[in-house]
Amino acid sequence: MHDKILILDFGSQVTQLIARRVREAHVYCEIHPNDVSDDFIRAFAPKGVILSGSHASTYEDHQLRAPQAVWDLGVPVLGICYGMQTMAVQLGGAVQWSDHREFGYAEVRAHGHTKLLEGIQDFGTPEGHGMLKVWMSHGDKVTTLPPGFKLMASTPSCPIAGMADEARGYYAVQFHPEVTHTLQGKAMLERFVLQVAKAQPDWVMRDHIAEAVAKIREQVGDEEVILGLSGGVDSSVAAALIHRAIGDQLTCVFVDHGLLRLDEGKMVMEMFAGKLHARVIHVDASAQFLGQLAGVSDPEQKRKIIGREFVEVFKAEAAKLKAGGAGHKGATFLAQGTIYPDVIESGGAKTKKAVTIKSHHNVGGLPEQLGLKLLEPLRDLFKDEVRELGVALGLPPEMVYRHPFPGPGLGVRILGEVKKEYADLLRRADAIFIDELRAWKDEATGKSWYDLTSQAFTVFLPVKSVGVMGDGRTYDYVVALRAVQTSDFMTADWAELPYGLLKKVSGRIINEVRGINRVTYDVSSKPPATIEWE
Ligand SMILES: Nc1ncnc2c1ncn2[C@@H]1O[C@H](COP(=O)(O)OP(=O)(O)OP(=O)(O)O)[C@@H](O)[C@H]1O
Ligand SMILES: O=c1[nH]c(=O)c2[nH+]cn([C@@H]3O[C@H](COP(=O)(O)O)[C@@H](O)[C@H]3O)c2[nH]1
Ligand SMILES: NC(=O)CC[C@H](N)C(=O)O
Ligand SMILES: [Mg+2]
Repeated sequence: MHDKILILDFGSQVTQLIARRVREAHVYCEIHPNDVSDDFIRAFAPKGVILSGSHASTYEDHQLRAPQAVWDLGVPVLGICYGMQTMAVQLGGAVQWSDHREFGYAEVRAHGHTKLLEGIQDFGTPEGHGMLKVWMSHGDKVTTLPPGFKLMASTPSCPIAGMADEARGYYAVQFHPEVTHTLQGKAMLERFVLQVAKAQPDWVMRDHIAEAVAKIREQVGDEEVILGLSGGVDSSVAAALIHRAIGDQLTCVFVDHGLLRLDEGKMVMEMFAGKLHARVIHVDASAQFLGQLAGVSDPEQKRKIIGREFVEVFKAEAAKLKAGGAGHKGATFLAQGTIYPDVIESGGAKTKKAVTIKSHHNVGGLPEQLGLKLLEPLRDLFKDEVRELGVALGLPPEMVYRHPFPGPGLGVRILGEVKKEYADLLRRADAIFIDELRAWKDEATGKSWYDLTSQAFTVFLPVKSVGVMGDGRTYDYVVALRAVQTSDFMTADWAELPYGLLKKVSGRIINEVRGINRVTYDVSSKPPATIEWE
């Protein structure tokens, strides 16, 4: 049993990042909706509780509160933004609307001495005050401290930007320590879980393998499992882990939906034959997927169709396994490389408080009568933890450090209706972009631009523009290059690729891919854009 931190989600878009920072401190934590029952909280038995931010206001939404059990447990509590505001209101302080909203960078002065902020600062003022560089996103503010609390931090426009009742282990900040823009945020969260809540930092990947293997064996018994293998990081690591647990009871199914990248199918099959020793079946379902997608241009509808067809393929393969004999009883489990962010973003953990931006194909979209039990051993892990696990399982670095590729594939990178003709053009353009990213080395670091970016790809725009080639007129399609840098895929900056690299890529695409005569570079950050275009 690990020491656990409970994160109560009030609907902030960045709640996930709180969990990441806590995990980085090697403490196990889970996110649950703010309205879980008192019994649930008592049974969870956290060493500490963190209350997230929210789009709501305490004086408008009187239901959005931390359950009473949080205050009755006698464990430390950290309130963040709305979490601070509800802590104030619930414990006898006050919150008011303010016409001075703070959004973005702010400098906060740390007051007095508290376990949370003591000795951490980004710079000192001439008067000797410790100052912190933080990220703020609020309109409301705490105007009266609850009894027992002292002032911990302030800004000129937000006099109570932090408060603490150290006797009870209650701390709260108006800014967001979970985002990297708050420079000392990680240190603050680490202090809260290790020093204030005194949780054991025993969440270590190496130990996790043995735990996970035992759990899979217990769950599966002597039944058979099929796993959706994409060749991406998550499903590859899931396959390696499950194979270690149950060996030949696992069959991997790699689905070619006609929306894969150039030579992806061949590459994945070779990589797995050589490295994984698990059985992999290659299913060509491209006609089925492209047929179902014909005439559909709405992004959410496209995603739903792709999710549905994936399930159809998995069900058919599970049944075939049974008919195939050779000692097979037929699979009763479907394994997927679902990771924690997929679960949270699709509301699969019933933390559905935030609005849906896009439906991920592998969560939420699964039908009620799947007819197969789900096996998702990475469901509690973040991407970087999955990579760490992959390395610990002995997977090759080129597999573990691949850029992620979304399950719906080129389906969300061809805007509007998907056509085979578009997919073929996009595949070739994208392969050139990725080739050049791998080849182009950054002088300062010696790393390739593939390794310096978190995700890069090409997007097909179904519009035509005029060009001139070889003295002739062209009227052809446009593609956009997209390359981003991010650590968590929740926020992302567009990568400042060298002009020389962009020039080479655009020259090659226009010259080598007949049908495309214009290349653009996407310079939008997330937010307000997203990484994929659909
Ligand atoms: N072409 C495919 N064939 C079979 N299963 C797939 C395919 N694409 C996606 N899946 C399933 O959907 C899950 C989610 O896809 P997702 O892209 O999030 O993960 P991944 O491909 O394993 O890793 P990465 O995020 O690095 O691309 C996968 O783990 C896998 O189980
Ligand atoms: O497996 C997946 N199934 C999906 O349906 C899906 N949609 C987006 N993504 C990936 O998620 C990350 C964030 O993407 P967005 O900024 O576009 O939401 C990026 O890494 C995207 O590639 C998906 N992955
Ligand atoms: N990010 C937040 O938690 C904001 C809380 C509240 N909605 C405010 O505007 O102050
Ligand atoms: Mg993928």
